[in-house]
Amino acid sequence: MEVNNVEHLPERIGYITRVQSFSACHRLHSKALSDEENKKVFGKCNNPHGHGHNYKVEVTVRGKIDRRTGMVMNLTDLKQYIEEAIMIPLDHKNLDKDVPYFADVVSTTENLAVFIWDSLTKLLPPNLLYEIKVYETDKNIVVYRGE
Ligand SMILES: Nc1nc2c(c(=O)[nH]1)N=C([C@H](O)[C@H](O)COP(=O)(O)OP(=O)(O)OP(=O)(O)O)CN2
Ligand SMILES: [Zn+2]
Repeated sequence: MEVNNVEHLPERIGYITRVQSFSACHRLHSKALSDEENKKVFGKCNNPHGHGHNYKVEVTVRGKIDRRTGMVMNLTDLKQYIEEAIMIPLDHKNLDKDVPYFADVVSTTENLAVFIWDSLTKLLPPNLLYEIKVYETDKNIVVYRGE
């Protein structure tokens, strides 16, 4: 069968996003602060027994739209990377106790976004990951771009 030449088509850059939700509990507590300071800084979120969230994460990759496949990357592959980097380590977990990364790192949404960024960059082809957006609640949203 004849294969079309598509090299004459202009090069385009695209952004694709996949959304994933997961549930986890945590407590905001810094080992770099005294108990009194922790209470003052984190308030109700420092409650020793923790609290839970239904997190939503938007993973965006940026890259050339392949002229032959029409894709920046296959979303089915991205889904698999998200399963490995987000769902397996974080879903239905106590972030502070079940995820070694948060043993000494405060489980804020900022640090959660950094953790997800670092985990995904280990799996994705180089220079594709563009942005991680984490919704801790409908009102509390963090964006991280690897800076
Ligand atoms: N910079 C950050 N500040 C706070 C974070 C964070 O991750 N980064 N996290 C929290 C708490 O985890 C807390 O769970 C937030 O909950 P809450 O204030 O109840 O959430 P809402 O603002 O959406 O709730 P409403 O009471 O309905 O406004 C705190 N700070
Ligand atoms: Zn919280």
